[in-house]
Amino acid sequence: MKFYAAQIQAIAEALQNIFREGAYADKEIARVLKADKRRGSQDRAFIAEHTYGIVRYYRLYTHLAGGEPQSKSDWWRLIGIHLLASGYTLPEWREFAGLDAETLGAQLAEAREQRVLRESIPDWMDAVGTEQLGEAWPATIAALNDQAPVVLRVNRLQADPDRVTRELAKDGIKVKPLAEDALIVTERKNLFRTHAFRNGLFEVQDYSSQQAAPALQVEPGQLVIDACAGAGGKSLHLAALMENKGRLLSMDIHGWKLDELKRRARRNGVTNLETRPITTTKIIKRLTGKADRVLLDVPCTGLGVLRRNPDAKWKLSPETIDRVVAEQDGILSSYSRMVRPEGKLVYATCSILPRENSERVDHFLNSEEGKDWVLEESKSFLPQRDGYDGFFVSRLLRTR
Ligand SMILES: C[S@@+](CC[C@H](N)C(=O)[O-])C[C@H]1O[C@@H](n2cnc3c(N)ncnc32)[C@H](O)[C@@H]1O
Repeated sequence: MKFYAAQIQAIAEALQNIFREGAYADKEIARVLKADKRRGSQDRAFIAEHTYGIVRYYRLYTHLAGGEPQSKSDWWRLIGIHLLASGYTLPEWREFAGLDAETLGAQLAEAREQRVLRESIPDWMDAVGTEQLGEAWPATIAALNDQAPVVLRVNRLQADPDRVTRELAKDGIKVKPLAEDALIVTERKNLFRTHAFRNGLFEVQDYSSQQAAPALQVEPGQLVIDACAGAGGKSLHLAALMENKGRLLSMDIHGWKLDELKRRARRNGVTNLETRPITTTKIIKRLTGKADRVLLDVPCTGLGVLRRNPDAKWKLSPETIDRVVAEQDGILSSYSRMVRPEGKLVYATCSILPRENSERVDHFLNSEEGKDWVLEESKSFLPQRDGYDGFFVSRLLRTR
């Protein structure tokens, strides 16, 4: 394989912004790719893949490099280590001088004896994972370093799985049925440029995340609230399950995310959705006892989706966990009031930690606010066991 200095420079620039300026990997990669429109698709894929690869194994590679990069040449060297460790032959460039496959192979084998280096995670994360997941932790963190499968959710408002399969085949994209509404992509290509995507026939949504909306057991005609809707992955699914009938209120504290949701709703042919930014607590109070169903897809550490967002390894801290847990308790206790008696609520996270999942539900049920609630069903999804993102879904019933 022939390398180009411009590719390596683009990766180095993205990495510096991610690690030194706190940029999010996905946004930074998108920015770097957009900055030079002349790049071909292979070049773009190379930059994205290897930037993510180095973010994922940053601790391992900086260990092999003997410290964190300080200068431009250190970043190039780090990229060289990654490429060599990934089986590439390096060009004879001055920046890669002194890197050889044999020496690196021996160093890698030794480093990989230690889990924190092999899986490339901070010590505190390994301690939390061990404490929270016990024997399941080593396999969980190993699976969270794998490449995530690409799963589609067929938008039943506008298509069925056969039609999506046929339409994508026209663009050279192959998919296989996974479950009723889910298709798995067997060959990676740019899905977002396809006619099928632009016409709202499907959304890209991990299979675990596709479990949240059905768990709420919505029916056409109900008043359903998605209270942490964000850009609306689950709202769109709820609207499809409601067959566009009834009222779907999508709320979030960030109005700009709801703007994106409106755009997606139009593409998806959703007509029963209304967005409402949560600007004061009154917005919630006014809805007390009104909703048939409430979805709480709460903010979380995202430890279940490290495959997609590996930079969370370096951005999270034990303090972040304490902060999100407090937010999760606050949201559960105040937003649950919007559910009418005999109505239902789903609490969901993309975390693998019981502390953010079952323990929050138990905490709520044992609190004053939770006294009229019972647990109907909880499910945890683990990447190594179930094959998709780490996720948690719990359905509660309000008894009176
Ligand atoms: C896990 S994300 C939601 C993802 C979204 N449901 C989806 O399927 O695409 C959590 C969302 O909660 C929002 N959020 C954070 N604190 C909130 C609060 N106090 N009330 C409502 N939404 C909140 C965040 O802005 C974020 O969009």
